[in-house]
Amino acid sequence: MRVDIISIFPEYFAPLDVSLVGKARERGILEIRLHQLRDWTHDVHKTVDDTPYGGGPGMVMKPEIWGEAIDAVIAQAGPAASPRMIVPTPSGRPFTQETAIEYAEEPWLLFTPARYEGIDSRVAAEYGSRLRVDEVSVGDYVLAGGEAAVLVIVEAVGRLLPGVLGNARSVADDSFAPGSMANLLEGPVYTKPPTWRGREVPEILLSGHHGKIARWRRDQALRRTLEKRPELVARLDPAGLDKDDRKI
Ligand SMILES: Nc1cc(-c2ccc3ccn(Cc4ccc(CN5CCCC5)cc4)c3c2)n[nH]1
Repeated sequence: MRVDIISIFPEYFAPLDVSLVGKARERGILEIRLHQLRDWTHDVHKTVDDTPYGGGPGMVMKPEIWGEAIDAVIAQAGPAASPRMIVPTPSGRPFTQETAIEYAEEPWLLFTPARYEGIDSRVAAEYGSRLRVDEVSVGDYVLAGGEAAVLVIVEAVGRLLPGVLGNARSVADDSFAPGSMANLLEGPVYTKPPTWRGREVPEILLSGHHGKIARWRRDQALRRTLEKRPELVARLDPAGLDKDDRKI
């Protein structure tokens, strides 16, 4: 997978050299190219923003600069003819595990994280006629810019790419993964020592009885989901809950 990121803060993406995503890049599973948006400005001050038409607080990012930057990146087309363009914004479609799974199938993603109050809306319109353009939100809160959202999306997508997670870890067991764990939060996890500060590990987990352990984990996940995200329980498929446990 090829990922291009255009930003006025390319240094924001140093964390993508680390850990999981960093290793995937070293192994050629993921190729990330960073671009400094100001490289496409033409004035001495490298201006990328201007006052909003119609008034209002803050500044808006100019369409011309973004247009030249995006055109330049798209022109570097490799095996994939054109990228899927992802625009982080508070007013976007919610980014979920389902979105991450969808993006993990794409050969080429182009991220356009903005700053200020966002990008002139004509940019998404201009490219929406040529590319798949997704405006996505990573949560119902307002960040100062799109860079942190891109870090979140690249990590959520990168870990799904074949070969990135060790075989020991299946993404099928993730919270929100399709199938019987869909819409369930993770249950509690434990490791050695068996007693820590007088606290024991639940006996069932030491029993070696895999059927009972799976049932216990499902019950714990249900309990936690009811407690923390009751609205998700409404979406559960009761049949799915028994899929890998025997019938009740
Ligand atoms: N999930 C999520 C994503 C973001 C996000 C993503 C990109 C940018 C670029 C700039 N900002 C700051 C920012 C501040 C205020 C407004 C709201 N204004 C009201 C009137 C015009 C706009 C919008 C945007 C971002 C925020 N935040 N949260």
